[in-house]
Amino acid sequence: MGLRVLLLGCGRMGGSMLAGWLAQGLDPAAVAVVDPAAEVPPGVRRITQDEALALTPRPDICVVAVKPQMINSVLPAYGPLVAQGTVFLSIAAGITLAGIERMLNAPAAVVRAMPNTPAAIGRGMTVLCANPRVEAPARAACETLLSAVGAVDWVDDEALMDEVTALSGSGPAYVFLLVEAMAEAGRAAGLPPALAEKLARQTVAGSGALLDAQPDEPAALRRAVTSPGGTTAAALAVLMADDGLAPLMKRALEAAAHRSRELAS
Ligand SMILES: NC(=O)C1=CN([C@@H]2O[C@H](COP(=O)(O)OP(=O)(O)OC[C@H]3O[C@@H](n4cnc5c(N)ncnc54)[C@H](O)[C@@H]3O)[C@@H](O)[C@H]2O)C=CC1
Ligand SMILES: O=C(O)[C@@H]1CCC=N1
Repeated sequence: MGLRVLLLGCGRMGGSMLAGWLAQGLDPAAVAVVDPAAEVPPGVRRITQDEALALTPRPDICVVAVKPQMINSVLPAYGPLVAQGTVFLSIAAGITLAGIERMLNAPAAVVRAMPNTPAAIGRGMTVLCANPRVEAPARAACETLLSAVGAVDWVDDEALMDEVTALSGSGPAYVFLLVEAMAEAGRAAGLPPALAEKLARQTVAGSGALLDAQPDEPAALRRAVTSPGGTTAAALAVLMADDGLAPLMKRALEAAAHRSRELAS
């Protein structure tokens, strides 16, 4: 990775991405971090906003990983980097390409990306979307940065980023909630709490690994568990009822996408 990167915000997601870049061979000296609070890995410079604006050579990519609620107060100061050719790559939920250009007050090349927390172990899923000012080499560079922490895909239609955020961005939380709910149901049925937690955790982790290891459709893997007239079929009759998991998940994703659209304003 022969890129020079400026990272704004080195919290959960910024820190995960930074760890991934370094693991993929990015020279620590080629990264600079602006974050008033976070620790940075050895060899990586933590600098101030003023130092970031005076960096030489200038950063190729400025990765924006601050909270959406504060991006409006952070980004305007970095507008001068646009004229120097720095491309902006934002992972802020809900914040649009046009919104970022507005905050920078300059005709910036902007990529909007939505990763997720499995990026912390290189197993993330990121979807990217670029504005027309982003040229092929910058597009490839952004893809390289996010590929360092997992799988990537692109959408042309930015409107889909709200749905992407609802599915894969927030999705890990739904899976962890599933573990919590399974453990709670096991406890309520009389299993010792520690055993219920272990069974729920290992079942979800093992099923995820199985899904990853086999090319089969999830429905085929589900059917492989389900003996006709057996215990799983009895449970699935509840989960797949008209008021079961599918309509609930649809409502959850709609709520997340709605919130993503709200964050834009
Ligand atoms: N947590 C998640 O699952 C995901 C989060 N995102 C997006 O990533 C962004 C960051 O989220 P997290 O990493 O979860 O938050 P976080 O709170 O862990 O990290 C934000 C970081 O920004 C730093 N910061 C505060 N003021 C700053 C400033 N003026 N300049 C530079 N840095 C500053 C904070 O000290 C903190 O380390 C958000 O925009 C969020 O929408 C995207 C995908 C998934
Ligand atoms: O909850 C949020 O707003 C962020 C974006 C996707 C996951 N976490």
